[in-house]
Amino acid sequence: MNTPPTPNPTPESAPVLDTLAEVLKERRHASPDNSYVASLHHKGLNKILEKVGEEATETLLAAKDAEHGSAAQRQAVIAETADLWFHSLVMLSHLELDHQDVLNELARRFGISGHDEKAARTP
Ligand SMILES: N=c1c2ncn([C@@H]3O[C@H](COP(=O)(O)OP(=O)(O)OP(=O)(O)O)[C@@H](O)[C@H]3O)c2ncn1[C@@H]1O[C@H](COP(=O)(O)O)[C@@H](O)[C@H]1O
Repeated sequence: MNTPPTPNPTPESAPVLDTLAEVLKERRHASPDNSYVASLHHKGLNKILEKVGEEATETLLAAKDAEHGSAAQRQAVIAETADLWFHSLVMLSHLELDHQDVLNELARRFGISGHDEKAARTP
């Protein structure tokens, strides 16, 4: 059975991510004592990557519990995913990469089946 067509992407904007990215940019050179974001940059890329890995692990553990779990366990997946997205945005900011480019890449993939894309890869 064919899957329904993917809708065209809406204009590339995610206001919450845009605002958060602005805050992260502004905090990059703030005092580490006053800003958690600044403290991560101050500790360097390895610390940021450690946090991304930690939050990814916490997300998958929460998701395992949520599959047959309570409303609270399902809500925990939301919180852990927010932590993961937040730390991923800090990573992009540290590398001076633009979160909008990630959104653009997802938009570019609209309508391209993952199966078709994989089959088209050169060996
Ligand atoms: N969205 C977030 C956000 N999500 C999670 N966190 C923090 O991420 C940390 C992760 O929690 P953990 O328990 O895993 O970390 P930890 O054990 O305290 O840290 P480690 O000892 O492992 O280093 C906590 O300190 C959370 O408060 C966030 N900190 C900041 N923001 C946003 O960033 C903005 C700027 O924050 P500051 O730089 O602190 O002003 C805030 O206004 C928010 O909008």
